[in-house]
Amino acid sequence: MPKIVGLTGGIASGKSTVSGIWSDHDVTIIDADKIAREVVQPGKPAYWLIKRTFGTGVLHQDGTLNRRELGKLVFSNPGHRTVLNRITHPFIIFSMLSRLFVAVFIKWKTIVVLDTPLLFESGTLLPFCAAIVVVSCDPEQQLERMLKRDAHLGMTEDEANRRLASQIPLAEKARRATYVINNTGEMDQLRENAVHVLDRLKPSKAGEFAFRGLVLVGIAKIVFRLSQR
Ligand SMILES: CC(C)(COP(=O)(O)OP(=O)(O)OC[C@H]1O[C@@H](n2cnc3c(N)ncnc32)[C@H](O)[C@@H]1O)[C@@H](O)C(=O)NCCC(=O)NCCS
Ligand SMILES: Nc1ncnc2c1ncn2[C@@H]1O[C@H](COP(=O)(O)OP(=O)(O)OP(=O)(O)O)[C@@H](O)[C@H]1O
Repeated sequence: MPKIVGLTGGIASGKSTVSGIWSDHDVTIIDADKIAREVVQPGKPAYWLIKRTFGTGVLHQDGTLNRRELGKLVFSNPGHRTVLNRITHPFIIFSMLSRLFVAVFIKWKTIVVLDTPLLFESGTLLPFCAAIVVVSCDPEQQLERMLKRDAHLGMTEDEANRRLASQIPLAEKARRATYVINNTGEMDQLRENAVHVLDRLKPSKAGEFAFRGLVLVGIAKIVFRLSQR
């Protein structure tokens, strides 16, 4: 049957890099961070709830969300973070599940990946995942890579450390994973490790045909019953 895979890790541990590598191998990626940006566009319900809750101080002059200001607020105050999660997560999850349905039942994709940084923290999508893959590296590497990547945003070491502290430690996530992709080395090594794990995730051809056969038989039964009315 098509395989639904949860891809997670810690902040800046390399999830997006791995999903980029996998999407070159015809894998469908449903990216929670990308969807999280879509659901807070001006005019969307989550946008209005954020504006009403946190005020215009978290908006730019043109009305769009000031992610830096909101980030500073929620990563220095767990209460505010919980409130933001309660506002945004239902919309993010609804959008991810709709896309998952289309990928599995309409596009007939063999592997669908839920790229979700907070897979363990939130827990909602865990029951959908046949396998969980954690991209792992050392906390020092997370910090260093985050500071380098977000230097243009003026991210300070203090802010970066607060973001790290807001998540379940990577080592704990790795313990709960079905597969761990080690990202403590160079990019080439990460590419090799990511492809190796992808090979192990591929469902068998027999299982895939059996699943599709069962779905087709189910549809045929429904059509037959409807035609008897
Ligand atoms: C606070 C916000 C505005 C900061 O935006 P910013 O552009 O600086 O960061 P971005 O969204 O690119 O997230 C970067 C990483 O931060 C981490 N992160 C984001 N939100 C959270 C959170 N609520 N709790 C813990 N870590 C988080 C994730 O590892 C994510 O990959 C934004 O992250 C947000 O709206 N978060 C709430 C929605 C959410 O939980 N998103 C994560 C995907 S479900
Ligand atoms: N093995 C590596 N060596 C050097 N840099 C790396 C390596 N892997 C990833 N990076 C870099 O580290 C940064 C973080 O990687 P990436 O964006 O893939 O992480 P992420 O887990 O998706 O982060 P986030 O949770 O913040 O979205 C990126 O700039 C990426 O290019």
